[in-house]
Amino acid sequence: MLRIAVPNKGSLSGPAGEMLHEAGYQQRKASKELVLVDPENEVEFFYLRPRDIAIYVSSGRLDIGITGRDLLLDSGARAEELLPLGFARSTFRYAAKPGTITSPDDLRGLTVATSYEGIVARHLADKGIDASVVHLDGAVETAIELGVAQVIADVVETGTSLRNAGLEVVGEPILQSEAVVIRRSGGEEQENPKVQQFLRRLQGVLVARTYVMMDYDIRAEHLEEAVALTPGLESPTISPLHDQGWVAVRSMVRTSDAQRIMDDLYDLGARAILTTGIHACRL
Ligand SMILES: Nc1ncnc2c1ncn2[C@@H]1O[C@H](COP(=O)(O)OP(=O)(O)OP(=O)(O)O)[C@@H](O)[C@H]1O
Ligand SMILES: O=P(O)(O)OC[C@H]1O[C@H](OP(=O)(O)OP(=O)(O)O)[C@H](O)[C@@H]1O
Ligand SMILES: [Mg+2]
Repeated sequence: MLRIAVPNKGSLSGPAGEMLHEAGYQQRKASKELVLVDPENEVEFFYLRPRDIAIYVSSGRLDIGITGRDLLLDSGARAEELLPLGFARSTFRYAAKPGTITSPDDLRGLTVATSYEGIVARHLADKGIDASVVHLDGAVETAIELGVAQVIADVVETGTSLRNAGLEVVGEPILQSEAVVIRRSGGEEQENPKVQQFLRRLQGVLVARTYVMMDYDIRAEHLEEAVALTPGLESPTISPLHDQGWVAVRSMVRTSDAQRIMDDLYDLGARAILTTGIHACRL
């Protein structure tokens, strides 16, 4: 039975559960359930605090886990990324009151409040900056107003929390984060066929979320130009139509490009242009 760590709370928990459900795995019905066995898929899910997941996985007690890249790096645990999952995307940045500091170099001698002490301490050490770090559990943006620190380092997505606290970002992002599947560093998990199957299922969900299937009819003489617009992942399927001057084309296209491609195909003379969603996929 494959043993997988899943976030039990916070920003990662909902989207991780949805992705696993889309990949055909059973998910817990109540947020108090700590373990769920899915016998049909031979998987056991352990619902753990996102911050703890890299530690469990690095210990080898669990085969793989879903967590945030920032949490993985902050933990310092001997675990590494297997697959980025495209949700809970965020940056990790310094912020301060406008006009107080302009670059991380100005942090010398100041105090930085953060929930991600590991990342901040390493970043300061790498840059040779001598600053104090104070650990707070959350709502870090308030630390400056209350005089606990002059600078914060925190997760920034839309920037709304910073704006509401009257803060602005300082310097470039320290890192870009998103949800990731992790395994123990140097472990053999990637060779495990069950792990490979799990990753293929999640990759299938990512593809189904990113692509639509496009079908259209086009006059044979315009086929090459049409195929250039819809090259597909490998090569589009071309089927003959009863009217010999026309062919039918079927190809996967990125959802974000679909409307533009439909316009271009129409201009080229394509007709009966349809897109349909993909529910699941194995590439
Ligand atoms: N607003 C956000 N947008 C995108 N990702 C976020 C956001 N806030 C936190 N994350 C990501 O979620 C993970 C942190 O999850 P965690 O459960 O520890 O914190 P949280 O989502 O802020 O929940 P909590 O309410 O317990 O603080 C990190 O990977 C972080 O990058
Ligand atoms: O840039 P934004 O879109 O505003 O998102 C970033 C905010 O979201 C998270 O906070 P959360 O609401 O989880 O509260 P917390 O600080 O207590 O973790 C994170 O810690 C930031 O504060
Ligand atoms: Mg939070």
